[in-house]
Amino acid sequence: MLHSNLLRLVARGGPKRWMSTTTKLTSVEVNDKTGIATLTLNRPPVNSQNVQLLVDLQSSIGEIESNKSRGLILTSACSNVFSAGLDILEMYNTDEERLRTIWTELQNAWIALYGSSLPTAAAINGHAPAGGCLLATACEYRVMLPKRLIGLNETQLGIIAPKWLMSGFLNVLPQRVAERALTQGRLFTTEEALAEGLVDEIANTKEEALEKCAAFIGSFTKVNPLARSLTKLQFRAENIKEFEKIRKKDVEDFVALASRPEVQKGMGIYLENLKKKSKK
Ligand SMILES: CCCCC/C=C\C/C=C\C=C\CC(=O)SCCNC(=O)CCNC(=O)[C@H](O)C(C)(C)COP(=O)(O)OP(=O)(O)OC[C@H]1O[C@@H](n2cnc3c(N)ncnc32)[C@H](O)[C@@H]1OP(=O)(O)O
Repeated sequence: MLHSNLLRLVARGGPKRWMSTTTKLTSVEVNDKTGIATLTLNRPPVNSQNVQLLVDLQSSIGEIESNKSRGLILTSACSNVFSAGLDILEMYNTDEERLRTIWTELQNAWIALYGSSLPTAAAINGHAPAGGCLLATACEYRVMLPKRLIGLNETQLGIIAPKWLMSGFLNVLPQRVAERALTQGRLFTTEEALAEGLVDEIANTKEEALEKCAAFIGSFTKVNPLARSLTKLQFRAENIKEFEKIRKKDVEDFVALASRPEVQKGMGIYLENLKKKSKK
């Protein structure tokens, strides 16, 4: 009781310490009382994942791990979007080297989060399509605001999500639900995601979502951290091993796919439609 009251107080603006951080598109704030770090994605308007955001994310995860925080909560500074996934603008009309860097940094960011030994939770305070869902499902626990969308919509874009990118999704959904959702490129509403197990709880505000994530991380207070992390990593080891085997080839496959003229043309049309929609 005392512990959960403390978490609530702290989530509402109790004593906090800003850590020194050299990154710009992510920030890290460690709560002095709980020792839990909140890692915020801060690339308005939609936290689309460009190379800089992905590199900053890795650096923030490293910072949190080396500062021996008790857990990590991933969230967004944007009001209605957790993350819109990869920055399509950055993949459009570019060269192969840039595409190689984008995909390598996406892989690096995913493995840093998925393979983290810390307890991790996502406070999903907005839409989380594609790469946004990837980051959320790399965490161990998800709390989402109502009436937002989450899922891997790659097939809707005419592209195939590689196995590693599906790993987190497959960890939390029954195979049958995951297969159908992935083949349809389905985006779940928050309420549907809760019903299927893609998210664990719904919260009405970002503060409440942070509080619920902190309570999840707090549930490990009496568990030996080494035993906890080794147990977590045993569950994830097979996916990590498979990923390590194919990661180089996966980059080259992505570069080949994303540089195809018809895929580039598709990206151009997709971007135009996104812009038209945002102007309405
Ligand atoms: C065929 C296209 C893709 C081919 C890629 C090829 C190979 C890649 C292989 C695999 C990659 C997989 C991982 C990915 O993450 S791909 C990215 C997929 N993401 C999406 O489909 C999400 C698109 N965005 C949205 O649906 C909405 O923006 C969202 C629901 C997230 C938020 O809606 P909201 O109404 O709040 O905001 P908007 O007005 O739509 O957007 C504001 C602003 O931001 C621009 N924008 C949105 N998403 C992206 C993005 N992913 N990349 C770049 N820019 C984005 C949008 O165009 C608006 O810009 P502006 O008009 O204000 O200039």
